[in-house]
Amino acid sequence: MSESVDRPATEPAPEAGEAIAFRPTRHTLYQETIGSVMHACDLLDQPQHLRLILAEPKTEVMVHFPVKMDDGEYRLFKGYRVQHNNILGPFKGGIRYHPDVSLDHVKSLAVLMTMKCSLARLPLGGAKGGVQCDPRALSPSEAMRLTRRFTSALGDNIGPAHDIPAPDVGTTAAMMGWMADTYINISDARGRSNGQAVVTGKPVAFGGSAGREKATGQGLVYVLQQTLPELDVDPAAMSVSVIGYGNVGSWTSRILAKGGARIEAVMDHTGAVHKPGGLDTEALAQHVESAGGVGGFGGAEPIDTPTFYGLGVDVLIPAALEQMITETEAQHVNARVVAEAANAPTTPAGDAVLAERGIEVLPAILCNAGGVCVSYMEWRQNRAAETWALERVDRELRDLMNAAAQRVKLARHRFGCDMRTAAYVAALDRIGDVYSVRGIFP
Ligand SMILES: NC(=O)C1=CN([C@@H]2O[C@H](COP(=O)(O)OP(=O)(O)OC[C@H]3O[C@@H](n4cnc5c(N)ncnc54)[C@H](O)[C@@H]3O)[C@@H](O)[C@H]2O)C=CC1
Ligand SMILES: O=C(O)CCC(=O)C(=O)O
Repeated sequence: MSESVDRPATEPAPEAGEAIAFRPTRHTLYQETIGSVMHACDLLDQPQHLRLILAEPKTEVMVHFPVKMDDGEYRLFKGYRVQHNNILGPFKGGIRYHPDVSLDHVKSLAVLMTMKCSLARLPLGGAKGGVQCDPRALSPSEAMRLTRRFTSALGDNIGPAHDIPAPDVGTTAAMMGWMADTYINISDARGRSNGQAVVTGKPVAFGGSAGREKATGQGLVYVLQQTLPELDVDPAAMSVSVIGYGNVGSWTSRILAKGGARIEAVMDHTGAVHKPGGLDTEALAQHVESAGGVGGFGGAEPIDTPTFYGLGVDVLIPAALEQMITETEAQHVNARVVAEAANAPTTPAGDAVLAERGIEVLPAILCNAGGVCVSYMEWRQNRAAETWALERVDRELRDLMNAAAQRVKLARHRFGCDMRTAAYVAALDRIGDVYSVRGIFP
């Protein structure tokens, strides 16, 4: 099942020891992501063999599997699991259900997981998976059958000590529960007590952790509390606009609003809404739950996309998909800080425009590490057959996020670079050290 695909015939894989050329004219997400990693390798003067090993994932799994739909017809789906690096521990990363899921994106997101886990000093590596499908068009029973068939197709490519999936865009706690249940029933985890540790982000009733659902938003709030005061922004009195009101966007908004921030505008795939003085974030979450998006929310005015980006706010939080802030959007952003809750929401060209305009970017591998930090806690609870109180989870999350933010600030100070580069440097430093002490490249 494992195979390496999608490399154009004109571009052969690098030979061992061969210098890797990254062409600035190519703008696939993978090229952009790996470009940031290689830039950090340059700053740290990392050896060529480390660059080579990080330049491509260890394993790329692609599966096709049939699912019986509610009308009795079968449809064939394509799914991926990309395992980028496991020098720090078992592969870890979410599963995405979205029509645009592609190998290029899953590979990029797997690299980000390697960097994120390392920055947070978790004993975990990086992976990501996904299925090309529209989860909004699936009935609950179709979603269950698809999730179970995908899990069966992945087989032993996942496992509690090998590769541990979690939720991402378009997937839910219920789906993670179905994944864990299917894995337990098809693998030799059957009958063992800790088989449920194969997946995190499960429902609490089936080994999920208190605090995992809100974890990514909560983690971002801790990062903002650590970083914004130094940028002269008060998290308890700031104005915010948010892209995406799913798990990450809505939890971030609700926690920030409780702390005194004003969520002035939210945009998602159904439109954008604006309320000067701050939206009712709980009412908006209820509206999204029933209507499927923020469009049509009665408690605010509809606005168009250029107006959304042009709103003057302290912080813009992209919490939707990749590559949304290109040089075009970046020209219109009217915020002092962009805090990347989504993975890779800003393109390198967008980044350059924001930097030119003096807008600070807090990078995704720091901002959204809260999700995997609480996943790590869930995994530990499952393996030890323990259940932790929310207070413990929140306390450990705050400590992990504060320490990660500190590492980024130190790296920034040391190299005089932007926050994104600093975050990659702080992450790579650890990976380089571990390769070195394990004696893998004497
Ligand atoms: N769920 C988690 O624990 C974690 C998620 N992330 C990242 O956070 C981001 C959001 O993930 P979730 O909230 O889990 O996904 P979700 O599926 O719960 O929500 C996705 C949101 O994106 C919006 N969206 C989709 N297309 C859009 C478009 N063209 N314009 C504006 N909005 C659009 C949707 O309307 C929805 O509000 C992703 O980048 C994901 O990789 C990162 C770390 C952990
Ligand atoms: O919780 C996890 O294991 C991974 C979350 C994730 O996919 C991400 O951080 O992008």
